[in-house]
Amino acid sequence: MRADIGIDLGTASVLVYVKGKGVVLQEPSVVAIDQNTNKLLAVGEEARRMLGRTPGNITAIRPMRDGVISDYDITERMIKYFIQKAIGKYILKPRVIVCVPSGITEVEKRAVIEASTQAGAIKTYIIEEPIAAAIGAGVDITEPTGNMVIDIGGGTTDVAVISLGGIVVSRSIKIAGDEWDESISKYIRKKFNMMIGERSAEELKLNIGSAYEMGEERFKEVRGRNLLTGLPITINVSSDDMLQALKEPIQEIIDTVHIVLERTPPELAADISNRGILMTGGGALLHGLDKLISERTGIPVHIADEPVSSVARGTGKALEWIQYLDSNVVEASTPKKYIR
Ligand SMILES: Nc1ncnc2c1ncn2[C@@H]1O[C@H](COP(=O)(O)OP(=O)(O)OP(=O)(O)O)[C@@H](O)[C@H]1O
Repeated sequence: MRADIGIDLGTASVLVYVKGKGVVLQEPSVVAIDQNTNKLLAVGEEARRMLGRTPGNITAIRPMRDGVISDYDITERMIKYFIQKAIGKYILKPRVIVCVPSGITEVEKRAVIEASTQAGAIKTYIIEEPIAAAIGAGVDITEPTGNMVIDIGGGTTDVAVISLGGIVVSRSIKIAGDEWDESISKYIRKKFNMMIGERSAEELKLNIGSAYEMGEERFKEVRGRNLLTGLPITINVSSDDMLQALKEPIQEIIDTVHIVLERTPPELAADISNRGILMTGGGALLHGLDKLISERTGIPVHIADEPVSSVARGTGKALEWIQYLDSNVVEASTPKKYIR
């Protein structure tokens, strides 16, 4: 039997949904390559552990940047590896739905379709992330009711208003989890004269990162290199430091939400204020972000259950009506009964 697969091809992680089984794989979007032989040494979690720790001949690469393919060849090999890991050896090539950020260009979309085809898909369909996120979170997107989704991933934040199965207004910015990590690194460099790695910055964000004051200040130790002496040191960083470090990129996300709200037709805006805003993606888990956005917009904000896998689950649900699609884009015209 032919397998149908949904792939959330993210900047930070790849999730694979197999029809009839659910999400079977969730791994970091990292690939380790031996530069001398061009051989693929590790993919996913194993490769992530190598980030920043590789000798000269090995490079650990994140082939997706800002929500789109930055290294085509490596992305193709990564998709191929994950498809095989998810469904094993296959006789009939799988049909694949891949989700992409709402703002990407036709050329970027083509690159995703091409990479998926080269990786073994017989046919590839594209679905926009906010649509997949909403479906995955259980929203009936086919109703003539406005729903706002904020999907904060590693590379992009997508803010979209959906009604009748389509995107009415949206904006996608390249500010999300990765940018937060960079802001944390910059802050630590400036305040403590210390350089920390990409992974340490993420660890700080996951442990004490915050968008809103915590009731009680929290602390975490981090190791890095003193920029003056060049020697390794350990410092104690606080949740208040995180608040300062993340202020700017979070403000940009809030500004984007405001812009989308301003452009939303009044009826749909009224629906959104009644129903609240839905937040998905790993970034939705940042402490206090829901509270801050709610305070700044006056609209309640709900975090989806299991926000990291909403997009993959939505892509999986979209597999139910794959046979009704004849183009490469999942469109609003898809029959209603196949969307729920
Ligand atoms: N508890 C948490 N607090 C803050 N950030 C988190 C938390 N858990 C995960 N993240 C961040 O969420 C981001 C990954 O989210 P997700 O897996 O939804 O992204 P993605 O789909 O790979 O990216 P994109 O959609 O941009 O291509 C990472 O930056 C990660 O550090």
